Amino acid sequence: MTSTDTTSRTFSLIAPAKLNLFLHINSRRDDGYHELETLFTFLDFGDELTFSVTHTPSITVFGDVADIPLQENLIYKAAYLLQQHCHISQGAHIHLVKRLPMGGGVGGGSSDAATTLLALNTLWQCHLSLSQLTLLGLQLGADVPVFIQGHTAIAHGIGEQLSPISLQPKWYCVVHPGEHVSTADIFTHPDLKRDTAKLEGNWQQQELRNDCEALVKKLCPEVEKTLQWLLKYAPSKMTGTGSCCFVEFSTQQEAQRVLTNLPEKWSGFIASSATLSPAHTALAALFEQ
Ligand SMILES: C[C@](O)(CO)[C@H](O)COP(=O)(O)OP(=O)(O)OC[C@H]1O[C@@H](n2ccc(N)nc2=O)[C@H](O)[C@@H]1O
Ligand SMILES: Nc1ncnc2c1ncn2[C@@H]1O[C@H](COP(=O)(O)OP(=O)(O)OP(=O)(O)O)[C@@H](O)[C@H]1O
Repeated sequence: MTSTDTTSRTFSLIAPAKLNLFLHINSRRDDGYHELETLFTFLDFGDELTFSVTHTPSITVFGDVADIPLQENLIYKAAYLLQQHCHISQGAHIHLVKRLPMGGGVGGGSSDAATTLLALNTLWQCHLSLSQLTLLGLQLGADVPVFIQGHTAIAHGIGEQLSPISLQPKWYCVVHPGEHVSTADIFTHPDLKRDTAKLEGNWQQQELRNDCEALVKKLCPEVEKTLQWLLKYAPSKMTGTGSCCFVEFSTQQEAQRVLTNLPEKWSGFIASSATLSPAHTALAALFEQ
């Protein structure tokens, strides 16, 4: 999955998906952002990014860039932010293979941005610490810090205060109901439940849910249908602000059975969870050679 050519300073990394195993919204802040508590885990499945350093300062992003204008692509934004911050005179060619559904709640854009910061910090020899990269990443989105820190974590604040934890690895079948959900639309909706009490004591002994789920089910009937269909196999949940839904298993076979039976109108994938982000694991392996 990962390749390198350190002599010409080119390498590929997987920008992994995340799942929110629960997502509680506690309050809305004056700046419009929400205080939340969520459990992030990484999946061993994601977009593939290939980075090459150039001797001129231009930054190009090519491949599966859909119709996102270059300067709005989170990959470009991340590269440009780092280049400016560290006064780098080199540039980069970045190739994207997009596997994660956009607006699917699996954090594809945020993961691409974080992976770009991690990769170019190395290739451009910026020598920023993970804490410094995290602060830069937060300027790009509330979900970017967890991908930079790279550890399964419970998040507080707007998603940037991270307490790392370890979980047993599981297998997931993740289903995309074919609908794109705008995160901003959900967070600004008057009907969003935003008054869940903060967790106290051991979170594993408490009732956990995704506070966005009821609203998204109401707005997107296909999400409701997907959650219902998945219930035949296991308790189903939605990730982030949707639209992807998932079920959890102990074995790959169980997850594969759901994917095999998936109605044609929906798409999906199976993946195992990883306590450490696969991007971090791969980056460490590349530079231990
Ligand atoms: C819902 C989650 O996916 C859970 O992982 C994330 O918190 C969303 O993170 P993200 O997509 O990186 O979010 P951003 O790009 O920073 O913000 C998108 C929009 O979501 C809203 N937003 C996001 C995070 C948060 N804690 N409160 C919010 O109200 C803001 O209105 C913002 O306009
Ligand atoms: N490289 C990128 N990959 C995906 N989306 C991008 C990218 N760059 C910019 N975007 C924009 O960001 C929006 C959100 O994308 P993303 O796939 O991260 O959503 P999401 O999975 O719902 O994220 P989250 O769970 O963090 O809210 C897209 O609709 C798209 O317009």
